[in-house]
Amino acid sequence: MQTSDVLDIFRSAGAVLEGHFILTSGLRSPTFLQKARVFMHADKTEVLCKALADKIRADVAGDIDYVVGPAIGGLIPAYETSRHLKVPAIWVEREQGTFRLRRFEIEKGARVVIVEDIVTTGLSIRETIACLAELGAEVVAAACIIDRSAGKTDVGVPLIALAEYEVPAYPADQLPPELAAIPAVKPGSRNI
Ligand SMILES: O=P(O)(O)OC[C@H]1O[C@H](OP(=O)(O)OP(=O)(O)O)[C@H](O)[C@@H]1O
Ligand SMILES: O=C(O)c1cc(=O)[nH]c(=O)[nH]1
Ligand SMILES: [Mg+2]
Repeated sequence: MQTSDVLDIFRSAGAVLEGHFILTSGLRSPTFLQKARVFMHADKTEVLCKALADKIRADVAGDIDYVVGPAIGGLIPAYETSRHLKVPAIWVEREQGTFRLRRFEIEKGARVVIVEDIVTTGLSIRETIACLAELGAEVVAAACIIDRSAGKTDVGVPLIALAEYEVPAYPADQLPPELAAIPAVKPGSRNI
């Protein structure tokens, strides 16, 4: 599956939004990929996650014990990707702002692939790795549907992206005038 196929699916779901968005990293962007508008369609989600599972299988040597999704955005793609990989899917969720594995136990040495929806700075994946490392799990790779950094972010483990799509993002104090003129909205769930 090519980047253009992935973007076609996002566009067909009305998931490529234009405006002024506050990202989870605090960066600002004129474009937001509202993945929830894709994941509301099981057929579109299945196509994307089957392709991502194929890529993970091709890239990861050895067994995978769990897929881990960072809530909320990672829940649905992690679950659907795990279905194709035939391994259990569990998730981390924020407790007072920090990702925790609140509902599950994981064995020390368990081999994990993190499955995310979108990567911008890789912050959320690094936070997920920190949580899993503290529990003694081994994160063998991370994967995502779309990498907005187009391969530039380093999460500390191999990052397997179904699509790479570079989108501008700016520090809040360095906004271009056309972006500064639009009221900002924050669609994600961090800090709520
Ligand atoms: O690479 P990063 O800079 O961390 O950005 C990507 C993250 O941002 C979004 O999550 P967000 O915290 O906005 O909440 P959500 O999962 O509820 O959408 C998205 O789901 C990724 O987890
Ligand atoms: O960086 C983010 O927070 C982010 C960007 C994006 O396009 N979509 C998303 O859900 N989160
Ligand atoms: Mg998220």
